[in-house]
Amino acid sequence: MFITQKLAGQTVAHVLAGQNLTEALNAVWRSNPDLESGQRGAIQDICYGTLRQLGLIEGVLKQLLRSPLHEPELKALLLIAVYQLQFTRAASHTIVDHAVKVAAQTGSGFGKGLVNGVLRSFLRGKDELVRRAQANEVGLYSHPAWWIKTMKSAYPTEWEAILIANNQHPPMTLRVNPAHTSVNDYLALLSAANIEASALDELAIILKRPVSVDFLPHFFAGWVSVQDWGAQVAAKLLDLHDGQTVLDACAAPGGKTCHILEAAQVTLTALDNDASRLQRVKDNLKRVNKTATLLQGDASTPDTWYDGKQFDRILADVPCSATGVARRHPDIKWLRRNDDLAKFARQQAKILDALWPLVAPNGKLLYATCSVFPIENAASAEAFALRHPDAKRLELPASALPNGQSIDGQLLPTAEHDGFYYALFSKS
Ligand SMILES: C[S@@+](CC[C@H](N)C(=O)[O-])C[C@H]1O[C@@H](n2cnc3c(N)ncnc32)[C@H](O)[C@@H]1O
Repeated sequence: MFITQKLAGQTVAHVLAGQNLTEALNAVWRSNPDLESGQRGAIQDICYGTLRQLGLIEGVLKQLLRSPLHEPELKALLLIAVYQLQFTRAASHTIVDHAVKVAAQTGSGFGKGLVNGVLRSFLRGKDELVRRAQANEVGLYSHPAWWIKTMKSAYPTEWEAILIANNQHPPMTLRVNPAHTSVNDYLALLSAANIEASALDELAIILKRPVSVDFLPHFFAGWVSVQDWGAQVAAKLLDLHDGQTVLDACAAPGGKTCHILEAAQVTLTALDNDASRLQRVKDNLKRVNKTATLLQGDASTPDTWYDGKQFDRILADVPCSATGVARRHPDIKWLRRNDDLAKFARQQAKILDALWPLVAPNGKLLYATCSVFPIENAASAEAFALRHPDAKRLELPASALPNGQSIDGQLLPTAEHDGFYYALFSKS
C-alpha cells in the first residue's frame, strides 16, 4: 500500500495544483513503468474516490488541523488517507502506518507526527467529524459552493439528484453495431462470458459492473463500442440517410463519428483542432472498419480548412465545461471556475456562427454539449436562433431520447446516462 498511497497522494496534489486527473495519472504511469495492474487500479480508485468526496474530506480535515497546511503533498496525503479510512475496506492500521511512512519521505519529513496524529484523531472521532463536515453543503454534496448555487437556481426540483448522481460511479454502456449483431444476441454473448448486462433500447446495453474492453466479445472487431446512452442520442437526432454529407466538427475521440457511420452510408468529414486526439478518431474508425476524411482545424475558422461544399448534416459537439460527465472526471468539480462558463459560451457561439453557413439549404445542425449549465445550453441555443433567423429550432423526437425524455433538450445525469444537451436546427 505504501507505493499506492505515495503515488495517489502525489497525483491528487498535482490535480489540486490545477492539472487534470487523466494527465496527472498518465504522468505517473510513464514515470513508474513497473507498477503492476493491481497497483495502478488501486491508485486510480483512490484518486477518483478522493476527488469525488473532496468537499467532505476537506471539511473533516479542516476540523483536525490547527492551522492551514501549506505543504501540498502532505495535505494530499492526508486527504487520500482520510478517504481510504472512511470509504474503503482496507485495514485502518495499515492505512495509517503506511501514510506515516510516506510522510517521512515527503518534503522535510517533519509531517510524520502530524499525519500520525491527524489520522488517529480521525479514527477516534470520525462519526462526529463527518456529521459536522456535512452540516455545510460543500461537505454534504462534495461540490463547490458556486456549482451548488447554480444548480439550485437552474433546476429547483432536480438539483439535489444531479449533485448526488455526480458522486456515483458512472455506468458502462455499450452501443451495438447492427451490421454485426443485435442487442439480444449480444446480451447472450455477454451472458456466456459471465458479464451481467441489460438492454436500454434497440442499440444500448448497460453493464451491471464495468469491465475491461478486453473481455467484451468481438470488441476489437467492432461489434460494440463503449458509449454513454446519452451520447448515443446525437446520431439518432441527426436523421441520417444514405448518400448524405456530414461534418462532425469537434470529432475526437470519435464516439459519435463511428455511430454516425454505423447509422447510414454517409460521406463524413471529421474535424478536430487537436492532432493527438484526431489520432484517437483514426484508431476508433479502424476498429469499427469505417472511413472518414480527417481534418485538423479550428471549427470557428472554416476558411483555413473548408473546401466550399455545404453539408447536409453538421454535428457541433462543442468544447464545454463537461459538467454533465463530472462523475467520470471528478477533478472537473474542483478545476472549473464559475467564470469559465461564460468563456465556453463565447467559444461555442463563435463555432456555431462559423459553421452555420456550411449547412446546405434544408440541412440540419445539431448543437451538443456534455454540460448541465444553462449558459452553455439553452441560453446558447436561444441566442444562436436569435442571431440566425434562417435557423428553425426543431423539436426533439421522443423516440431518440433516453426513456423518451429531456427538459427541452437537456438530459440530466441519472444512473442510466450522463448529462448532455442537444438543440437541433434546420436551415430554411
Ligand atoms: C466534447 S469533445 C467531442 C467528443 C466527440 N464528438 C465524441 O463523441 O467522441 C470536444 C472536442 O472538440 C475539440 N475542439 C475544441 N475546440 C475546437 C475547435 N475550436 N475546433 C475544432 N475542435 C475543437 C476538442 O479537441 C475535443 O476533441
